[in-house]
Amino acid sequence: MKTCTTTKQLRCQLNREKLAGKRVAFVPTMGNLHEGHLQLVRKAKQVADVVVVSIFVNPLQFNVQEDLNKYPRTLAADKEKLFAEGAQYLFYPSVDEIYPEGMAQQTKVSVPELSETLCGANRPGHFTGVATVVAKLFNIVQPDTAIFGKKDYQQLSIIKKMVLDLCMPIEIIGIETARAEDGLALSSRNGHLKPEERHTAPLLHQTLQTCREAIACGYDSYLELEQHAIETLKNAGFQPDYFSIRDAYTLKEVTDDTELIVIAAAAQLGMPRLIDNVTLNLNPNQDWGMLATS
Ligand SMILES: Nc1ncnc2c1ncn2[C@@H]1O[C@H](COP(=O)(O)OP(=O)(O)OP(=O)(O)O)[C@@H](O)[C@H]1O
Ligand SMILES: CC(C)(CO)[C@@H](O)C(=O)[O-]
Ligand code: BAL
Repeated sequence: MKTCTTTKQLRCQLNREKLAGKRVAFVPTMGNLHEGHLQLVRKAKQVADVVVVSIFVNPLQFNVQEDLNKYPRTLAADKEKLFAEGAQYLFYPSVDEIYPEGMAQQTKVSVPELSETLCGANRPGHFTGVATVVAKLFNIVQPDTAIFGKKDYQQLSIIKKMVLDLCMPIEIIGIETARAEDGLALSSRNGHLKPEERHTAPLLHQTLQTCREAIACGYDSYLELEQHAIETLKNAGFQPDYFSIRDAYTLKEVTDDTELIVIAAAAQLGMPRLIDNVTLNLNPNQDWGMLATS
């Protein structure tokens, strides 16, 4: 596996691969790799000849300085995992390489409607930071396909919309959330949970599942379900940010036209803020391959 730290180095390598007719898959990450990331790498290997993984902790998407400072950085272990999975290139740029003019660079990419709700409501500027860096990384790597996790459901929806709206010739693939045996969605920030918090953490997923089952059984008072879930989480020691039942495509409230629901939640537990979601197809005969969860 080759590690490139500059755009010039990476482009030089990838130009050769592309001239040889190779298909390139890209997996953007912030490092501290776990099984969830490795599933994305495995998918990338299945769909392309060359796999490029980036590790870049993007300051533009952090709205809390402490969160950025404490973000886990484990480069040596990450490299070993990527090598073992057979990734061919690691792109590991500095902040100056990506933002030569600093965070005040003029051009930003934003997808306002999808960004202002759910996680975006409490993390102002976060998704503009994500969309801007992903657009930059896409321009640097110029992949045929890019792989993202459904754990970050809103992020995946925003990237899909950005690619569509800006006519980027990149296929976006979403991968199911990798979980611990007790259901907790794997996440780099889970490492900040204290042992007793780690014990409580799976309740987030359990609460989402309970809500999903209630809707599947025909319970349609969504507000009551949301309020009950929030109370359950609060009683267990979470500080819920939101627990919302939404149309999976628009991320707006469910309407009579909604055919796929996403139930998404974010809650602080001790230091880390955990996110998770589940989906429910209201029309099981429909093929949802092209929608936000594909
Ligand atoms: N449990 C998971 N299952 C599948 N994909 C995941 C999982 N966790 C993260 N990913 C995906 O990996 C990519 C990189 O995510 P990132 O490096 O931010 O990891 P993370 O574990 O989500 O960290 P954090 O949430 O603490 O920022 C994203 O596309 C994300 O959705
Ligand atoms: C997509 C991403 C790598 C952009 O920094 C980040 O938001 C992440 O790791 O999910
Ligand atoms: N995994 C999403 C990136 C973030 O929370 O900043």
